[in-house]
Amino acid sequence: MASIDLRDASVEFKIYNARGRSLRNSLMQRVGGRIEGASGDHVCIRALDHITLSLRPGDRVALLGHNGAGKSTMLRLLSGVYEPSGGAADITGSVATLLDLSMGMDFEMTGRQNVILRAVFLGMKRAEARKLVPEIAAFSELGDYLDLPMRTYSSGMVLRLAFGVSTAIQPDIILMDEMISVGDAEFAVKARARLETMLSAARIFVLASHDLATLRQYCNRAIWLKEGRIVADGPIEDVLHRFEDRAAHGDQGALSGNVAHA
Ligand SMILES: Nc1ncnc2c1ncn2[C@@H]1O[C@H](COP(=O)(O)OP(=O)(O)OP(=O)(O)O)[C@@H](O)[C@H]1O
Repeated sequence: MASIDLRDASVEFKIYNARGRSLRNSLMQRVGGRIEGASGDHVCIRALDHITLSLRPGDRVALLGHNGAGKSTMLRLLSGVYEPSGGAADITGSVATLLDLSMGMDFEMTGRQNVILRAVFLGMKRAEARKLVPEIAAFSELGDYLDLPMRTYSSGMVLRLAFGVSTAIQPDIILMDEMISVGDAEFAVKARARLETMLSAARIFVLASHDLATLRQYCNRAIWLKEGRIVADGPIEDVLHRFEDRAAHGDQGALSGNVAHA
């Protein structure tokens, strides 16, 4: 079973070093979340504001909205990385967040050791984790490099390995910030095929992106966020039509910044 339920969930950030008048004033005028106001020593940004939604198996959800609308914060809330500051978030099922692929890798350790470390971190027993190595080694095409410390890898080699590990274990729920593309042209084709296999086997998939064509290609439902609130939630074409229509009629909040006043 895989499901996510948010009930009246909010996420707030308190910024304590915004004491300077000019910094506070400039924060008030930027695109982004809802500035809830400023008390003596801090400014409070409500990045998500009383969100209620349910995600169920079969949902392929596009998250859209202008810069600072709350998409990344939503992904972190859906993954359980953030606890709601108000309301509730119930997440059932294994979750993979394909956000920063090489996060947690130790560059003093070999590629092989890092594969095992990551798999164990994701909940596998060490013996099971070891069994993953040959497949990931073949996919990443790193050859003997797999037994050298990762600090000796090029950035492309790091990404090949990190991507290979991140896509080796099938989760119930996948959360992604923009569609991942790794490696040179030839490897990118292979990586895309592996990613698409993983996405289609996931029960729930959420993709935040500004690329509407990509959202149309992979999603069947869309949630449009603006200043941390849901403007629309429904079938992808319905929501994207409204979004494009608002942008065409000059609603700067649809495609670009939206000034939030305290
Ligand atoms: N760690 C943080 N500390 C303080 N404020 C934050 C933090 N993370 C996000 N915010 C604020 O929360 C709001 C939502 O940010 P978020 O990164 O979720 O937006 P986004 O829709 O992903 O934007 P983008 O399209 O630019 O990536 C913004 O006002 C941002 O400044």
